Amino acid sequence: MNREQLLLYFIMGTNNSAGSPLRVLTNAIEGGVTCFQFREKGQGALEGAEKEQAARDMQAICRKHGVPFIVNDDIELALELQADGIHVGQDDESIEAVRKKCPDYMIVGVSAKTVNEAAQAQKQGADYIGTGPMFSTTTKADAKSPIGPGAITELRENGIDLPVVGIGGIKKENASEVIRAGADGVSVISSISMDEDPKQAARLLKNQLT
Ligand SMILES: Cc1ncsc1CCOP(=O)(O)O
Ligand SMILES: C=C1C=NC(C(F)(F)F)=NC1=N
Ligand SMILES: [Mg+2]
Repeated sequence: MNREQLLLYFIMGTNNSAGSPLRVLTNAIEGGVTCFQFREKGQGALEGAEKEQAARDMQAICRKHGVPFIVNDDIELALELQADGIHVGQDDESIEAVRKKCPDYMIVGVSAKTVNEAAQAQKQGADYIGTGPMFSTTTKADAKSPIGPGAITELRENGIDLPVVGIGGIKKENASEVIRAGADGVSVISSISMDEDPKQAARLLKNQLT
């Protein structure tokens, strides 16, 4: 995983999009998304065969455009699809457990919000960490209160040099603040997935990042 791939990291599940998820993903990638995570979670999330099919359809779109396809939480699904990576939270399986189950080529991303969690992730060989919520969000039902971009600056000041993306409530008006704070990229769900023009939303966001 190189840092540039994390610049505009789009995350979506079938329940996060106003329109057709596949059309939203295609448009978002055409707008400049550099990495994608399939995160099928929360109210109305698909399960079983339907979830797997949705993941396969989105993986095909990512493959066609050369965008890494990461699966959230579901290691079995990531292995079944030979996804490019897996993203796990602090309360999911440990990085060691994930690494044991996954082929070496797979990207392993971890959610980490404190210096301690980030240092642990770094030591255990995570490829990147996601830190947030940066700003208030309604997309993740159990999101804790915002920690702000300053949390990323604190990680950098404490020797965390892993690739880091900020996540949570990020939109074109606040994205540059996250990069200035020391993030390698921003991770976004609703400001792209719920926009009536996901391609333009992605493009306008990306213009704020470089
Ligand atoms: C998955 C996740 N983790 C922390 S906040 C969040 C939700 C981000 O969604 P949005 O970009 O719509 O605020
Ligand atoms: C809860 C999450 C936190 N961060 C990330 C990412 F942006 F990929 F790092 N993904 C998640 N699902
Ligand atoms: Mg999780």
